[in-house]
Amino acid sequence: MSVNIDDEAPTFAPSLLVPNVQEMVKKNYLHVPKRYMRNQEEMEKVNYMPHLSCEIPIIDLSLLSNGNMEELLKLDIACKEWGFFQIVNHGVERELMQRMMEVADEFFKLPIEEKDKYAMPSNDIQGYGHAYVVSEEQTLDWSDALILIINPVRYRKLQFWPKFPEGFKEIIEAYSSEVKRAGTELLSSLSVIMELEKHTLVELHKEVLQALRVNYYPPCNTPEQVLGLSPHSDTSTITLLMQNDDVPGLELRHKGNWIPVTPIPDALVVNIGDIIEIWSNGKYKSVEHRAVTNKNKRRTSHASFLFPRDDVEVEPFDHMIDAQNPKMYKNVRYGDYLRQSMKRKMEGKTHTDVARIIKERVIEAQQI
Ligand SMILES: COc1ccc(-c2cc(=O)c3c(O)c(OC)c(OC)c(O)c3o2)cc1
Ligand SMILES: O=C(O)CCC(=O)C(=O)O
Ligand SMILES: [Fe+2]
Repeated sequence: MSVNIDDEAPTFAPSLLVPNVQEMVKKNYLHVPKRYMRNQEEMEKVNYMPHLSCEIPIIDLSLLSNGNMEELLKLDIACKEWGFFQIVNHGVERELMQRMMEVADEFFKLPIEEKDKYAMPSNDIQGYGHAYVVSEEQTLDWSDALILIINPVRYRKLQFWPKFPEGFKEIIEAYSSEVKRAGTELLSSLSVIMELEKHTLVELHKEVLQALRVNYYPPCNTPEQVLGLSPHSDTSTITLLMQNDDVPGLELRHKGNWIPVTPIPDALVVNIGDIIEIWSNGKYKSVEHRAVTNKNKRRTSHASFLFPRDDVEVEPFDHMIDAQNPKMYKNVRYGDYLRQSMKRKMEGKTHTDVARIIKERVIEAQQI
C-alpha cells in the first residue's frame, strides 16, 4: 500500500477476484469448494485450548485515561504477554455500537447486485469483496468484507460507501469518530507505559490514519476444515475490533495455542499491531490471530485500524534498546513496510507467511 501525503488516496497492490462466499452459501450451504478446505495441520486443531479464553485481560479505559497506575500496569502486562485485551468503559455508546452492527447486517442482507455496486476493484483495497488474494493456489477465507478508509477525509473514496441502508454513511462516521477517540486515548496510555510524553505516539503518526474493515462470515458446513480469516498479524499501530456478542470466532496465538476471545457485551477487543511492536523493540507483541467459522450462525466483526502516514520512519525507540535488548528491527518507512508486505503476497505467499516473513526479514536485515 502507498499513502501519498499530497492529498491522494492510498493505492494498493492487485488482488485476484474470487467468489462471494455469502452467495455461494445461499446457493448451496452443504457444498464447500476445495479452495476453502484446509488440512489438520493448517487448522492446528491439536493446540486448540478453548478453556484459556478467560485469561485475556480486560482493561477499563476510563481508569486508564485518568492515569490509574494499576490499570496502566495491567496494560503493560497485557501488551507484553498477550498483545490482546478487551476494553470496557471506553465511552463508545452501546446504541451506536448496536446501530453500526445493525446497518452493517442490513447491508450484507442486500441482494448481491446492490452490494456489487461497491465491488472492490482488483487494484484497490476499498470496497466490497476480498483483498490479499494473490495466487490461484491460495486457500481462500470463508468471509466477505467491506473495507473503507475513513480518515483523513481527503483519502475517502465515497464511491465505495454504501448508499443503502439509509444512514449507513452517517453511522460509520459517528462510530469511527468514537473509535478513533478511544484509540487515541489508548495511544496516550501506551505512550505513558513506553516512558514517553503522553502525546508522543499520536504525534509520531504525523496524522492518525483510520481504516474500517467489516468482516462477514457466513455459516459454514465444515467449520473444522475452513477458516473465516487466515492467521495474520495487523500492520496497524493498534486495531480496535467490535464483534457479535453471541457468536465467537476470533482466536489468537498464545504460547503456541489458539485461544478463542470470548465476546464480552459492549467491550471492544484491542490488539497491538506491528508498528507498536517495532517502536517497542519487541517488548509489546503484535500477535497472530485468525477467525474460525460457525456451522449454524453468521458472524460479523468490525476492525478499525489506526496507522501512521506513509512517510513516517518507524524504528525502535533508543530507550527500548540496551545490552539485554539489542535492536531487533531495522528502520522502515511505513509505506514501504506495507508495500513490501503486498509484494510478498504477490509472490504467492499466504497472509501468514507474509506477516512472518516480513518480521523475520526485518530482523534478519538488522543482523546482517
Ligand atoms: C487474512 O486476512 C486478513 C489479513 C490482514 C488483514 C489486515 C490487517 C491489517 O492490519 C490491515 C490494516 O492495518 C489496514 O490499514 C493499514 C488495512 O487497510 C485497510 C487492512 O486491509 C488491513 O488488513 C485483514 C485480513
Ligand atoms: O473477525 C475477527 O474477529 C478478526 C478480524 C481481523 O483480524 C481483521 O479484520 O484484521
Ligand atoms: Fe486482524
